[in-house]
Amino acid sequence: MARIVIALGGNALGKTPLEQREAVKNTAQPIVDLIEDGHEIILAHGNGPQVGMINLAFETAAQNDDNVPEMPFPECGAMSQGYIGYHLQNAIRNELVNRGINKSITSVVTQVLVDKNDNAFEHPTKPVGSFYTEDEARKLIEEKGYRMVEDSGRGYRRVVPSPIPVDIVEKEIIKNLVEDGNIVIACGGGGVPVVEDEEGLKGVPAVIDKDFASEKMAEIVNADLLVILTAVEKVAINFGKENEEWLSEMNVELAQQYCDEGHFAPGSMLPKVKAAMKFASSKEGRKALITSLEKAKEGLAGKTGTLVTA
Ligand SMILES: Nc1ncnc2c1ncn2[C@@H]1O[C@H](COP(=O)(O)OP(=O)(O)O)[C@@H](O)[C@H]1O
Ligand SMILES: NC(=O)OP(=O)(O)O
Repeated sequence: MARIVIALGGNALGKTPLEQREAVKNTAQPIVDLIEDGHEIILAHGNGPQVGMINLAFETAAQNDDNVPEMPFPECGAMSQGYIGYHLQNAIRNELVNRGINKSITSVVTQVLVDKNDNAFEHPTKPVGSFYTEDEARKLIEEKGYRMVEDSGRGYRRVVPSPIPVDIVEKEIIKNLVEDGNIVIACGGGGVPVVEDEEGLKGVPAVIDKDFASEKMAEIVNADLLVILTAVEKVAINFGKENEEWLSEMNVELAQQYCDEGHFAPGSMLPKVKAAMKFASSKEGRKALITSLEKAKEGLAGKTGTLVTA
């Protein structure tokens, strides 16, 4: 039995609320398999597509209807945590009940402290929202002043600042819920980024990388394993090239060499590898696994995925 923090990638969530409600039914299966095998699960999830969609929806509606307010980014992040958490806890609870497993699950709307001087605020890197063609991207830059980048050969996306998580504000509650045997969903979308000023904590317009926030949470709950679930079964070097090579294992030193050689795309695979390296280095015996949702069980059995060790 292991204590496992799982960081769920966007592909587990579909593209629209309706798609998401269906997608999480499939997502629940491998997660409940792990719970059935006796593992303690703490779940985090991405929100890039969803937070971008919510923000754009309000922005577009506000331009056309005076009754609709602009929705600030931290509020959009909190909304995305709420509705993704609701779908996940609903689907996982239904699956637990189906299998006769008596466990409770809840989502914690999580605030994550960031440094107000983090230079990420000057250099937006986090892709959010939908994918666009180059022409559509150019139009969005002109009309809305968005910053757009090409995202891993999949199209153009808006990018926003992505500061490093410093601390998790609700960490004691998360730890207590885990210690009491509950399944916890927390740090959704990397958490709502907050900074501290004279008045207290205040939300800032940014999106924290959920892989980094999950890593922080894995250290805080003293997890044995950080599992990062995404669209690919393994991490590759020379990704997408003729000499592509899928990796089964790498230690931190080799991973650093591959990072330096530029094998992992910033904003997609790079944060996953960096988070895995940080967790594997944080305490003796800790490891991280990067694989796909469908292969989670096989990955934990050591049969697939990319294992990152100290
Ligand atoms: N070196 C690499 N090895 C494997 N996948 C890579 C690599 N570099 C970039 N990728 C891309 O990164 C994607 C995962 O990042 P992303 O889609 O942002 O994650 P998430 O699942 O968290 O939404 C993969 O599906 C793949 O397209
Ligand atoms: N917040 C975040 O990391 O979202 P994605 O995983 O969807 O990029």
